[in-house]
Amino acid sequence: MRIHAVDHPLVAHKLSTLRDERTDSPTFRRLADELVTLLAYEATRDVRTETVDITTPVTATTGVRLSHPRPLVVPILRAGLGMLDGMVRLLPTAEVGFLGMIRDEETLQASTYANRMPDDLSGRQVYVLDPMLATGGTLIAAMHELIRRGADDVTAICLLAAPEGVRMMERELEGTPVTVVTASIDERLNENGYIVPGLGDAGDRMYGTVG
Ligand SMILES: O=P(O)(O)OC[C@H]1O[C@H](OP(=O)(O)OP(=O)(O)O)[C@H](O)[C@@H]1O
Ligand SMILES: O=c1cc[nH]c(=O)[nH]1
Ligand SMILES: [Mg+2]
Repeated sequence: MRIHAVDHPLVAHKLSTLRDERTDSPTFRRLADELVTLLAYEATRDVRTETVDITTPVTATTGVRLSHPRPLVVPILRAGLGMLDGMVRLLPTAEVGFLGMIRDEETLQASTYANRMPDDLSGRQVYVLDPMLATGGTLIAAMHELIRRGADDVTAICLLAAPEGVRMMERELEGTPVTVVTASIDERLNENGYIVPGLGDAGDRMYGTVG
């Protein structure tokens, strides 16, 4: 398992506005969308391509296109859904699967309430979208499920990560083909399992509801 924190002034600028408690839901959704595009640029650095012949108005040459099997993008509902549009804009040929997961706010244990993904993921590159890596419980469970189905290259794109969750992932996913790309590794988790300084509850801020 590898972790990569993207160090870029545009990412830091957008993230600061996203964190601000005064940022309303429409602006939060727009910023999350813009941030995923910037993070995806880094996260797709190793996306598999194949060579194609093309002809420009000037000459014949070779180019590349995304190769088969197509990459799979998996947003983790709810909050990950706010990152889907930005991701498929960059990877328009990707297939999309869905995982619905919820963290019990008392025990901080993650459970899965929806699962709609191809059974066989052998040879597939998978991009998992979830804005928050807090204790890591949600992403670890998602990664185990994807690897069990045969995925051989999984990259999670998170807006924020807590050092506790990163350490837990490194321990639980040692030796697996998993990469995490994030805009920031924050200071810590608080006693309620929230990332500090963080941005609060990503799902609630995105959709304006409590849950
Ligand atoms: O690393 P963890 O400690 O597991 O926490 C992270 C998870 O918590 C949030 O989801 P939440 O359970 O609030 O669901 P929601 O997206 O529907 O709001 C967040 O979107 C992550 O999926
Ligand atoms: O800070 C946190 C932790 C988990 N989930 C969130 O939405 N925010
Ligand atoms: Mg939530």
